[in-house]
Amino acid sequence: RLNFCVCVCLEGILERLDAGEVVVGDGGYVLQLERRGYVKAGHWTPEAAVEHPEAVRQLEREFLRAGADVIQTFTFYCSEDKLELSGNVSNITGAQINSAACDLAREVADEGGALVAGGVSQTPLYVKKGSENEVKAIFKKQLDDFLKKDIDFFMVEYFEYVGEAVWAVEVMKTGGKPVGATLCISPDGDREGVPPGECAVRLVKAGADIVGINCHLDPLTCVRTVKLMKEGLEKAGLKAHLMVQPLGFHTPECNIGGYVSLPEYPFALETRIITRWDVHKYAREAYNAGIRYIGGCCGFEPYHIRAISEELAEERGFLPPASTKHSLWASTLETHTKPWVKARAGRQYWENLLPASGRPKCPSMATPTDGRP
Ligand SMILES: N[C@@H](CCSCCCCC(=O)O)C(=O)O
Ligand SMILES: [Zn+2]
Repeated sequence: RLNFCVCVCLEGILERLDAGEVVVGDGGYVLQLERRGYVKAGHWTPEAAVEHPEAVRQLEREFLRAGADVIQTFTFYCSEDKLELSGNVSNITGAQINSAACDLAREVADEGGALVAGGVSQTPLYVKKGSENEVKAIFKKQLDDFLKKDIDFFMVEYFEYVGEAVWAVEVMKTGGKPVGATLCISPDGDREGVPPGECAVRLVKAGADIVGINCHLDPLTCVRTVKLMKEGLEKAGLKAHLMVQPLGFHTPECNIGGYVSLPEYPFALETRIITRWDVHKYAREAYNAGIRYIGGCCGFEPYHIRAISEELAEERGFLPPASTKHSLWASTLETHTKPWVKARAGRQYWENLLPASGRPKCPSMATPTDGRP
């Protein structure tokens, strides 16, 4: 019999992972907050941390309630060059966003014994051929803002070029805290064709304590890429913890360009949203692959994070608070008034269901355009 509780652990991220604990990550922020009316699509900048802290706090609380052990700061795409390019905010600085986002994540994490990860992400300058010093200066600016706050570890996320991610890791490592690094690449490698195993080796040599994949592709494809990273580390005799925070969308036809390459991106992805039952399969697959930091990215909503917590409840030894309003494998339907709904109570039914999309005349797959010939 499992109890409902928030895991009030006192250890840091590496102590938890070293102990073999499962760390449940949070889900996607910018896409979800865009749907809620707080983020402008296209440049996806996080000024809402200053303009609408209540909206960011609410979503962070929902992820915590769903079992997240880590709350990432709402600082994605908060580099000065990205903020300038976006044109969304002229009167709010990156420093103000970083500061507000760190306070929000700390406030919510402390409500449930979770950790705070200060996050940096790819910059427009890198693809414009900025020099190593120029690009590193951007990450340093964010690091300096984070060091003024109570952050548990750093996250380097959403990098398509391992070269830029290595620069980010090298800078964040000077902050004296653990660093996690996730690339948004495919099993074929990064944007320049560097294979996942080699990417992992370079990230660990740069100082990353945790390596993996986030965003761009569906959960099972991301797990496959992390397995290739793991093989590369083993071949090189290197050790690191593994993490994965995939898309909450099905993207069977995509490769390195990920969901951004789909004709449906970003405003017609709804038919591709994964179900909570897809998440059960993903979480188990990730766990069996030896990955212990398991979360989500764009498209992953709190109920998806709850599904990770429920699939791994035995391993964690508890259920999240949000499971007080859920029943494992739809057993709650047993009390439904309609017999035909009642008949859908149970694992067998949902685990084997092949859900229809409800869109006659619509294709099941599209033709991606990801900048490659
Ligand atoms: N931790 C972040 C990751 C966002 S990944 C967003 C990808 C944007 C793609 C684009 O630039 O079009 C979040 O949850 O918002
Ligand atoms: Zn994402």
